[in-house]
Amino acid sequence: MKYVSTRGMQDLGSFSDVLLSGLAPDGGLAMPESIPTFTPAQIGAWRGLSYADLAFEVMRPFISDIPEDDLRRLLRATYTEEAFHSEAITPLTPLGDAGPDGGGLFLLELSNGPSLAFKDMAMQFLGQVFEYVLERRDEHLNILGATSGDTGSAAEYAMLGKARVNVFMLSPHGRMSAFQQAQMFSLHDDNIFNIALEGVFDDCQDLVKAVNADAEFKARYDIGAVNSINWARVLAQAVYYFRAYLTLNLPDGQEADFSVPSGNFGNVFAGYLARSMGLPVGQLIVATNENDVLNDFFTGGVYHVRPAEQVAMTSSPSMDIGKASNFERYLYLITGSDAPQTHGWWQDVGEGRPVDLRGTPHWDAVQASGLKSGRSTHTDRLNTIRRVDREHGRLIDPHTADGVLIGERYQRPGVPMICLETALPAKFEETVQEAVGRLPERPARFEGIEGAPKRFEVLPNDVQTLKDFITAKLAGKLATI
Ligand SMILES: Cc1ncc(COP(=O)(O)O)c(C=O)c1O
Ligand SMILES: N[C@@H](CCOP(=O)(O)O)C(=O)O
Repeated sequence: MKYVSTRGMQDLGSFSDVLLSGLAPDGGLAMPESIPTFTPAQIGAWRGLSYADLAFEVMRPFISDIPEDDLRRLLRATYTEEAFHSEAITPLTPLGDAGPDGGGLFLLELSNGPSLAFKDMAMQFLGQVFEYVLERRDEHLNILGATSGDTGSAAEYAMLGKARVNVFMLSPHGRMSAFQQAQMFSLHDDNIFNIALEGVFDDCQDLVKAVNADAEFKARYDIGAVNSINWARVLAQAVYYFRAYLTLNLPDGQEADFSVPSGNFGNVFAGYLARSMGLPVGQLIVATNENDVLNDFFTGGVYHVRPAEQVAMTSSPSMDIGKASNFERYLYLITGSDAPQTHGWWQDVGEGRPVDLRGTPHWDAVQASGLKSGRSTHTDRLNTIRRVDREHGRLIDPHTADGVLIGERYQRPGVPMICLETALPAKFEETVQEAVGRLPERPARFEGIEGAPKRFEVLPNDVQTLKDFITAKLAGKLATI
């Protein structure tokens, strides 16, 4: 399988090339030149496979440059009961009765991995496959990432102690939960560099893109990416949509709906990818918080990014995003892979102009794509956490609550609605306590983590300062070898 850019550049190479490069040289995002599809009967034949073997079936058509035996071995080493604390890896739990019509509400547990958020599902695979590819090529990688709270810890846990990888992780200074900060900043390993940026998540992500746009710097310092701008992230995330669907054991071809708490649009794009591969997904619900640029688009047809100073600080902070990276991949597919059109739109976005699809055939394509949306507020979030706890005896985190609330709104008779659990409540205990008056449980390994010594550096929102920081840290590492 060859990869191309959403902005027109052809031949980005194979899977391993786009894995290491992250962002395409023209600033676009890597996409396979075509999307393989499976029939309902082919998908149905995967019932009963282990998570790792299902991941192999879903991902293999996109990865032609890693021998099949090696890929299967890497996936089996990734998706273990030991790492994800359950044999099912992603258990599917009913919320209430399934109902005689076969519908009902379900929680897809994606957050039982090392960092307690859904990011582990792909990031643990990235840890394995980076090491494999870098060893085969005898190369090193300096990952530059941006996090609003969860990508950072998942990436750092996955890359901890990897000899060929350093991680430089930008986070918005003072905007993550106390637990999220403690998870990242308590890591003192010498391949991890935590940077608290004076700005919001979008500023962090813009800096990542700006550093990647400097081809000379990127090549000299082997800059790579772990955000969902990296194709490998969204590909690995598509697997759990198949897994959830197959766990329901529906007749071949029968639809299921999914509700996805959304910010950077990586998770819901992974669902759209699964749908494009033939998974019978009816509706894909984009659930936002008060930072609702995506809801504005899906309800009104106009995508207008929100400037950093207008991004609100909310109680689902990992979704405090005003500019959704993977939205570019979605619009590219909506146009039938029209790269010049996508490029034009992203030039507009970069210059502060909206993408307005009203009255165009593209808007019809959006409406046929199954994506619908809704937004929720702090009060909605508290009420949903409280109600789900009372009615179903289940504590959920504020992001998952956004997904459950909006998912319920779109439930259809006879069609299961699968709500993605994107983090465990322990990561956001202040809000959970406000909702239910008690603290959520936390795994023993995180007891007292907030008290651990923290190591991070505060930097201004400036690309040259960041490049100087990376250069100095790498020079310092070399000097100590
Ligand atoms: C807990 C949680 N929920 C939801 C999201 C939003 O997911 P995405 O950015 O893939 O839309 C994030 C961040 O990505 C998150 O950390
Ligand atoms: N919510 C994310 C933001 C980055 O998302 P990604 O999926 O593009 O890595 C976070 O927690 O960091």
